[in-house]
Amino acid sequence: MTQRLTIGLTGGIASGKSVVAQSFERLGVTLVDADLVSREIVAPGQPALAEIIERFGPDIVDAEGALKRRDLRAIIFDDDAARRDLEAITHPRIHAGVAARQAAAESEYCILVVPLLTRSKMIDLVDRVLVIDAPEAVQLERLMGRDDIDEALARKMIAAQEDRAERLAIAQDVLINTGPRSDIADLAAAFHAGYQRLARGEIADLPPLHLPG
Ligand SMILES: CC(C)(COP(=O)(O)OP(=O)(O)OC[C@H]1O[C@@H](n2cnc3c(N)ncnc32)[C@H](O)[C@@H]1O)[C@@H](O)C(=O)NCCC(=O)NCCS
Ligand SMILES: Nc1ncnc2c1ncn2[C@@H]1O[C@H](COP(=O)(O)OP(=O)(O)OP(=O)(O)O)[C@@H](O)[C@H]1O
Repeated sequence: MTQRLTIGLTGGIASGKSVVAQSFERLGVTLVDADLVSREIVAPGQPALAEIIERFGPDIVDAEGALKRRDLRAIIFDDDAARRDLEAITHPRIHAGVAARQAAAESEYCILVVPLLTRSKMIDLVDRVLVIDAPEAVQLERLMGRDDIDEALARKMIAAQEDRAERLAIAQDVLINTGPRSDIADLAAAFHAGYQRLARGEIADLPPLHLPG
């Protein structure tokens, strides 16, 4: 076990990770969000941004020197080699940033929210995995609605991720997020009760939880 019980919360794009994570946060759990760290490490002046400009050209930043995220999104989800190059620049730095925040967490246990838990190697940082699960058709609908992108790009983004079977294979716990949004707080509270008992040492192990059952 890591120093503090750490749950890796993962799931495909637009499965609902952020929404579920917010419910845990309201219960007092410290969250470390890999997507937020990934934005910080490419801020103007950061070495990762210089490497991205070297790889993708000067047009990848705007007049203020900020990364054009939408442009880079279109490039990397259309070109696997470009995506791998970007990940080689960003993943080690995201890993380090997430680990530093994890070390500073003060709640009974903490949650790392990471879209690509295996590929980014952040699986090394967690004791237990909670997958937010939704079928691809639901991901597609939510992604297109949230990000205002066309179906072709949405499908490429889903295809560029670890697939659903791979995610479920590393999960102890699964929250099936196909029901109404109003169910999420109660579902998160049920996982939280188990994680608290584990963090407090009241139980040595927690059987896998799949909810709603
Ligand atoms: C390509 C970038 C600039 C697009 O930025 P944008 O603001 O449009 O999206 P955002 O960062 O909020 O990511 C949205 C979602 O896309 C998915 N995603 C992001 N990067 C990747 C990737 N390399 N492979 C597959 N899916 C990804 C995740 O589900 C993520 O939650 C950005 O996602 C990025 O820098 N990606 C590389 C870093 C990375 O792999 N991040 C994932 C965290 S481990
Ligand atoms: N149970 C639900 N019912 C309806 N809409 C939902 C539900 N859960 C999440 N959503 C919506 O689906 C979209 C995706 O959710 P969210 O942003 O939490 O996904 P995510 O897994 O964090 O995505 P990403 O991988 O891009 O970070 C959002 O618009 C969110 O409001």
